[in-house]
Amino acid sequence: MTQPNEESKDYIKGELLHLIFHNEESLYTVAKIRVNQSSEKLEDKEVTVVGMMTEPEKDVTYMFTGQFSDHPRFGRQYKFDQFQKVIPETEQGIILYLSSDRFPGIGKKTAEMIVNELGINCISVILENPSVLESVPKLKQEKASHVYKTLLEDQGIEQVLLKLYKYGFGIQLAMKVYKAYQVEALEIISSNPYKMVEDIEGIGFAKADLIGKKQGLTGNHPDRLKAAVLFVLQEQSLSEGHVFALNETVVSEAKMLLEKDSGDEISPLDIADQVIALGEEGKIIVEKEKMYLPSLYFAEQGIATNLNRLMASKNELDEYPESEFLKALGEVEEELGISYAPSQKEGIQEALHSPLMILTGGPGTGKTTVIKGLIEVFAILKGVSVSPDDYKNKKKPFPIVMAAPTGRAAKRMSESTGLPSSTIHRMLGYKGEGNGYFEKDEDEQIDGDVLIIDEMSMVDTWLANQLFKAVPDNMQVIFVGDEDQLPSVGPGQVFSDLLESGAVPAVRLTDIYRQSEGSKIIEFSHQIKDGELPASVDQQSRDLRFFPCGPDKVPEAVKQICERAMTKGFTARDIQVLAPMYRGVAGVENLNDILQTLFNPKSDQRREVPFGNVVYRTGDMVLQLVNNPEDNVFNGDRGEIVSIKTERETSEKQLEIIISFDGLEVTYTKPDLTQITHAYCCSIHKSQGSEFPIVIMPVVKSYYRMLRKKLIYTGVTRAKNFLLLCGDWKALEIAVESNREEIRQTTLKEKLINGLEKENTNESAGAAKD
Ligand SMILES: Nc1ncnc2c1ncn2[C@@H]1O[C@H](COP(=O)(O)OP(=O)(O)OP(=O)(O)O)[C@@H](O)[C@H]1O
Repeated sequence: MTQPNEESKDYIKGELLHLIFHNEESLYTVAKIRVNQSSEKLEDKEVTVVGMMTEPEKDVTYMFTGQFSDHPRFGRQYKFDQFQKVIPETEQGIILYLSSDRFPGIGKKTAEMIVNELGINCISVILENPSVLESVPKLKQEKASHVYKTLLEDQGIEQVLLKLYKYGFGIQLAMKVYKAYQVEALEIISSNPYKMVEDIEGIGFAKADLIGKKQGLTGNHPDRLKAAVLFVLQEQSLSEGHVFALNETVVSEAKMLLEKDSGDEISPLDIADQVIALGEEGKIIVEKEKMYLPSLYFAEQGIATNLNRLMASKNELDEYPESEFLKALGEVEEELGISYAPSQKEGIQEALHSPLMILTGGPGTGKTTVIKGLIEVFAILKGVSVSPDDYKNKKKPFPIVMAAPTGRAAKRMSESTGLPSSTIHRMLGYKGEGNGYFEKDEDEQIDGDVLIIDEMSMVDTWLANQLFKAVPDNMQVIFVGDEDQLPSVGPGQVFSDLLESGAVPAVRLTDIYRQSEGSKIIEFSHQIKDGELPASVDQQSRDLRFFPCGPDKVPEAVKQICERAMTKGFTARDIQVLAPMYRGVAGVENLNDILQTLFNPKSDQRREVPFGNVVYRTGDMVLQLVNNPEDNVFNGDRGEIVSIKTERETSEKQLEIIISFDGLEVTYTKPDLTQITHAYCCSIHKSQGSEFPIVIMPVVKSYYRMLRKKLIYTGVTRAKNFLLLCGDWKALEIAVESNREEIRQTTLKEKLINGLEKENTNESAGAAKD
């Protein structure tokens, strides 16, 4: 890629007249410019330019390289792939630039005075020696230093961007680099471009190596080797979900990466030397044959330490005689009108006796029923109220704290128990986006007597560590989950490690209770889990159907199933289509397109906002993609666009999109739309923790990489009333029979078992002494 210059084939140069749209996150920009120079003769000098741009400013002259194209809706536009601010050369241009919004407080008169005093080369003169500004009459010191700083900044961004363009970086990544290093950017990039692999999300080894190569950092240069090692380890954790990687794997993958396209032969011993160096610098942790990112290593250790601390607090728990427990349970059974099965009884009793407890079981096995019973029995035995109203205006906190990893799972918990519940992030006082922080930790722990965490299988190693830290000694914790579901999206498999370690008492519920007449969904879920798929689906079943079709016919089949549901009065709110992949005809993106047209077609009555490749419309179902604790909206929450207000209709004079999340209305501006996507169809991973009245799930062989039992089981168990499958039965068989389950490398189980052994040794030593 070349930097824009007038010899480039296609360029236009002109002053920015009007900014039509600019998203600070994605940098997507639409602007009107008045062209004063261009590679081809233009009839109309006012041109709409579209592309990615940092901080576009009115009245500033830019040069764009790209091409004209005809947009079906917006007409002729210039699509640029590079832009460059043109530092003005004419007197008029310099005055316009210095009096633009970029230099607040500098009006046209002052700008004229600067040029009069310092001449036409004033910009380079100021950059060379800012004290020359002192000679400009009436220019206060504060404003003068602001002028210098802004000029420096513009130069900084310009230089970094130009250099990165040369290296083939897109504007978005180039801007990230600038944001991370500011004025030091060029120095860091030229001395050690590989540092970007560590510091900047989205810059992988290959990108950094491209720059490194131009800098002459080839072959087995230590910085290059270190970057490759770190990159492989990051990939192993963030993409594959491992907590550690074997040294051997990292070294051999790093070797492949380093040798790829370079013709170099890199010795594994040289890589191993850099592994040691990285360990000494604290950037990785190496323990025998395993290598960890420090944050994951310490998170596992934190979980194990806090788990031991909590298990050791059992002496402080109240003990209840069996007879008292049975009496209380009897009262609860009478009140709820059920009789608890032995394993369910054991669940309640264990939860009362142990500081930590795991309750696991598939759908309909009575997990919620056990939780309800536990809360009631707890209230009787402790002689406390579990009615939130009784705690209003009182200092004492509500004794039962309930939380789940997603907003929808938390809401379900609240609905089934009638008690308050929140997301784990909210309970822990999470603040900010991305690299935010938690208010609750070892110094400020959670208040309450009993903590119940639902959907524990979705909690990753980092969040589990934060959670365990924040639990006080005297609090009893019950982890509820389904061990057969997918592991967390983030690294680790905390729930199954806890279960398999035996460090926490666990009660497994296996008998199915929820099975009304003719219902097949739950039975089918258990058949999938047990690897015993029936030969076909009983087409007489009220709530489970299979519609055979080829992969290309999936969109049509899904559409027809939805149309049929619509004729029966169901709406998009009741239906969730689940697909395991994003791309392709049967992928999430294409299905969302088709379903939006079906459920919420274009209409004069519905306002629209175009955004990237999609259009958001009033009435659209949308899915939140990131945690937004300020507005109490979390990753995975489903909402509906209830209104779109134009710039003229809002006090802030910017477009507003109002989304209702089960009645909670949140306002989004246009840049915030990067936080959402259409929700008609979503991935199975994104659906974890939610249930829907109707689930439609295509399963075809083209999803091959994704044909895994846990994934299919997780999808199927999202259906509450109807499960409608389409595709190829054979693909379903492949998934259910496959033992290609993801194996995550973690050491939590080992750390927990070691902790247990240590405790047992201490106990027996103590007993021997006694
Ligand atoms: N011992 C029991 N006797 C009679 N009915 C029971 C018993 N245990 C549970 N049930 C009933 O079975 C149904 C499913 O129970 P519950 O909702 O507690 O299961 P769950 O494991 O939480 O299911 P899911 O994960 O699907 O929400 C409920 O209608 C519940 O009343």
